[in-house]
Amino acid sequence: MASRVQLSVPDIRAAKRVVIKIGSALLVDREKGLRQGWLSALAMDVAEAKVRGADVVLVSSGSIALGRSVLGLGSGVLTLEQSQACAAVGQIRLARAYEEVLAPHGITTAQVLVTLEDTEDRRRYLNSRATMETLLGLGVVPIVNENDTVATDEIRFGDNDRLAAQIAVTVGADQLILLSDVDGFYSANPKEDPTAQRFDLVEKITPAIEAMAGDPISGLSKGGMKTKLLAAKTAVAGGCAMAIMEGSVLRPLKALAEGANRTWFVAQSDPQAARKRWINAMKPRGELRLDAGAVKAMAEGKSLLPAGVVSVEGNFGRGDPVALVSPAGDVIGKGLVRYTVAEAKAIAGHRSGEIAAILGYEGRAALVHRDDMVV
Ligand SMILES: Nc1ncnc2c1ncn2[C@@H]1O[C@H](COP(=O)(O)OP(=O)(O)O)[C@@H](O)[C@H]1O
Ligand SMILES: N[C@@H](CCC(=O)OP(=O)(O)O)C(=O)O
Repeated sequence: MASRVQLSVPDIRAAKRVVIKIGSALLVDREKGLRQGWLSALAMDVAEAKVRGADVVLVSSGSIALGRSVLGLGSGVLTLEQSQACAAVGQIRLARAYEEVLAPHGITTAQVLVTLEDTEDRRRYLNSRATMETLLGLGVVPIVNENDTVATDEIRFGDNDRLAAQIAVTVGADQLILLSDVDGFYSANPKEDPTAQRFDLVEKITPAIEAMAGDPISGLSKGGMKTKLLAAKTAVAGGCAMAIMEGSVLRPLKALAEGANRTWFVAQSDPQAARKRWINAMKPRGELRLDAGAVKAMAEGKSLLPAGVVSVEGNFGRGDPVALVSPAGDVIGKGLVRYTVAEAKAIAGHRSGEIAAILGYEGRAALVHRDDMVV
């Protein structure tokens, strides 16, 4: 059995694309504000991962905590409007702090503020996915947070654990690391129950495991273990392994590589397979009839260009699922289409270079990108 466990434990040094979530309590000290020394050390970890060839995304909390400390609002409960004002004040400082610690390593940062709708609406989801992919392709480290200043209560994540898991799945990350104030997932809240035991590895999130997760104690935090488990469920189902570890040590990723305490949640598949399953489960809202050349290109794993489409049917918008149909009428695959039905009808049969002239604006070359397709 030892060899099986060996196989399932992820290694941070082997991550291809890693999302790191930094909690408010780690980054911001109530009295002194931003923990500058800790952040500079984290930048060394990020730089090391980049040198190894990994893509890195940072999901950072702390805008409200930082804004609150800058504005001197004390430790009392904030109204929604006050939290949003704190976020506006804190976020600009947060983004600047990351830029300042990463620039000396030659790393360019980007600020990405998302709302729940950006991940729930398929079109916006595909858009943010494309932007993130472009940033990562350019070697940039995106610094992501919820857009707290505009998100209203009903339409917000409210905690960055689930946001980070959603981002990890969106970008097809293979590892998600939650840096927290606790060194892993325990059989009960270790701050309340001294007999609680830490798990090294969770292979499956069962109802019994879920029942062990409690709320946070620290006043700066939002989610506690409950949202971390919800995050783990999203991540592992999306093919991404997730770790929870104590992040206050300087250079936490180095510590993780060297065997620090942590809990790993094992991924249920790989990110690409999980994405294909997600697409496959969708009900098509239209169909694209392909010519023989396009059918061959699909079989070779290429993107579907408008030139290979003979006819278009249905009622779909950008990002909707459509069936890909062979000349003989067989459904050979499914994919998320990048144009509306009207646009697809207009450009079907035409070369990609003609798209701008037909539609009056520069569109994407592919009608369905190979990453958004199951054949
Ligand atoms: N089963 C559990 N295992 C570990 N921690 C737990 C558990 N249940 C509740 N907790 C609480 O969750 C806290 C971590 O969540 P939180 O404070 O929201 O961290 P962060 O600010 O890093 O998001 C722990 O400090 C602990 O008080
Ligand atoms: N978006 C909020 C983060 C909320 C949150 O999840 O906080 P935490 O539990 O500390 O990760 C902020 O930047 O203040």
